[in-house]
Amino acid sequence: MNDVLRLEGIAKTYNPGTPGAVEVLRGLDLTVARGEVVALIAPSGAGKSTLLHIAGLLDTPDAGRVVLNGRDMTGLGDKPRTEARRRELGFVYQFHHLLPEFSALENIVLPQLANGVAERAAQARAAGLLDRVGLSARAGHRPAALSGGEQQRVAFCRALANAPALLLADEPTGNLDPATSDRVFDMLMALVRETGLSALIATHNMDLAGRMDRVMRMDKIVASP
Ligand SMILES: Nc1ncnc2c1ncn2[C@@H]1O[C@H](COP(=O)(O)OP(=O)(O)OP(=O)(O)O)[C@@H](O)[C@H]1O
Repeated sequence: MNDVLRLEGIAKTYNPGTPGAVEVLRGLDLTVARGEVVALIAPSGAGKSTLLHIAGLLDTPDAGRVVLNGRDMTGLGDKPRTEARRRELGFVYQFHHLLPEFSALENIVLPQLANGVAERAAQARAAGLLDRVGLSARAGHRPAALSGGEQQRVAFCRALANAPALLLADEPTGNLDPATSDRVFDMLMALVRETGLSALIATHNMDLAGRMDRVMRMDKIVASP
């Protein structure tokens, strides 16, 4: 079992059977091998977010299988899916989504406490991750007191807090200016490589995509006549 994620024959239509039906995914196959970083490149509206939601167990496909770490997640109930999401997946979005009333450190501690990690251990891991991205001096700052690049670095640490098997990222540096995006992306890649994490990273930036192991291109479905 060398694939962390396997999507097989995924189909998704929004509002099926209505005049507003939108067929987004049809027969989509995708794998991410252990330790592999895959770039997902798609034109706007091709269904990249839909795909990441399905891979992230936040949405279910109409057809096909989602296999995470060798376990078929298709058809499982909310509870095991939520559990798998918390333990096996890390998420990073274009916007940091950090909790504004908590410090950088606390934002990385809280998801660990939710997974039953003891507070001291959670704090030590959070501090180690912040150190790794050069933010030890900012550990006590709230998100509003951090720059955009710093916020995103904290968001990476949070995504890695519970040592997931797979990182799912949607334009993780899309909100940053090109120079900052470049630097912050390098940090993310270094973290991913160091931890042997697998990742599926959607981006419009071909330069960033070129630094990943493989590029997966998605095209817009052309509706059948
Ligand atoms: N809940 C929904 N109901 C109906 N249509 C939807 C829904 N969510 C997305 N869509 C449609 O599905 C298509 C794919 O959406 P999705 O957000 O997955 O695209 P995307 O590739 O992530 O786009 P972008 O790069 O612009 O964010 C779009 O045409 C969108 O309008």
